[in-house]
Amino acid sequence: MKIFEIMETKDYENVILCHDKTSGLKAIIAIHDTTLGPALGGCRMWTYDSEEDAINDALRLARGMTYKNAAAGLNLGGGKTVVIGNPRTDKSEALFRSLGRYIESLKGRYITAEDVGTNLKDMEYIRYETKYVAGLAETSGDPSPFTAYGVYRGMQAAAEEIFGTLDLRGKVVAIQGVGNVGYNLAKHLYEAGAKLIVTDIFEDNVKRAVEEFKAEYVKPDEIYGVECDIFAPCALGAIINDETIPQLKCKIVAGSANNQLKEERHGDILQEKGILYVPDYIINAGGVINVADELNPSGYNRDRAIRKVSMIFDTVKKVIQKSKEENIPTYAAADRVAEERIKAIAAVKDNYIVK
Ligand SMILES: NC(=O)C1=CN([C@@H]2O[C@H](COP(=O)(O)OP(=O)(O)OC[C@H]3O[C@@H](n4cnc5c(N)ncnc54)[C@H](O)[C@@H]3O)[C@@H](O)[C@H]2O)C=CC1
Ligand SMILES: O=C(O)CCC(=O)C(=O)O
Repeated sequence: MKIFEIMETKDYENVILCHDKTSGLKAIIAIHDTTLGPALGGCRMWTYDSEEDAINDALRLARGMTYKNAAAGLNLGGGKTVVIGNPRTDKSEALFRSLGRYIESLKGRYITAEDVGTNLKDMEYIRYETKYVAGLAETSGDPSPFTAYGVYRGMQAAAEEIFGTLDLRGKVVAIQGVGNVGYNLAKHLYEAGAKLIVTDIFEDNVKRAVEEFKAEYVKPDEIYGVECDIFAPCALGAIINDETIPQLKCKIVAGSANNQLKEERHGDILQEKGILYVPDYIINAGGVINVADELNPSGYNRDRAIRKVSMIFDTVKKVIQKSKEENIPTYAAADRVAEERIKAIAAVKDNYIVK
């Protein structure tokens, strides 16, 4: 892997490899861009096929956070941590405290939070070693319900565009992954009268959605081909690709998963097929908007955070509008929204030096 070449072409600031023999920690902290402020992005724990896969995931996710935070109007840059290991069997207090010490050593350039495979308890262990961790139980808490609410609002915006109404009653939504976000999203959709088709690799997660929301279940590899109005990827990334696109029968792709497009060209193909793709980092910003509220000088305010998350509706509309006006796919329109803000603020910061 040509790490410095990747860092140069995609403008990464730092990639930190963290290793601790006693706790077994093997982690990567990637800091992409801190033009707007300290890098904020969650900590993912996952079993990767190779160390290269883990580093690639950290890099892609960190860059996604730069764009997500910029487009959401936050004064934050982008970063992410990836811990290599099985989140169901390899966790320990020592492992997360060890990671916390690495984060502390960065002195605030990077702030962590939950992501796939990590939870409030893990964040508490990190907090023993550093204050640069958000999303703790006593402050903003688990970001997943906020992410789910943001996805729901973004879906409404997309539905208004495609179906002429933001009412999701009777619409069929296929959810891939009913974990923390997928479960909470399913709840909003069920309450709004949508019909749900779900899948997951964990049986307990499927059972919960089927029992609580009368969802229909399909096997993991069948979810792409189901007849539905909206396909909501809420598991892992790169699931919009050459194999899955020909199977899709939906009119909208809108879900929480980060890095849904395997490659940018897959966003072009969706557009050619007449499927509206709601860019992942626009629609899934609810969690980070919520945790970022903790950094407010007056402290965390839940109502304010919910109000801001709700505005994902408007951001999705803005991106769709830009895509139409500039005749570009939605993923490219989202990138322009983020890049224009970073460029404008970088110019302001160059204006004069504050001593
Ligand atoms: N938790 C949050 O607030 C945020 C999450 N995201 C993204 O949303 C996605 C979901 O996050 P969480 O719900 O927190 O994670 P989670 O780990 O709680 O849920 C993911 C679910 O997907 C399932 N899954 C994994 N691979 C699958 C496959 N091939 N087919 C079907 N199901 C599969 C897992 O079994 C799990 O139940 C991730 O991509 C994450 O990065 C993005 C922004 C914030
Ligand atoms: O929501 C979080 O916990 C932090 C933000 C993040 O990692 C994400 O949005 O992917």
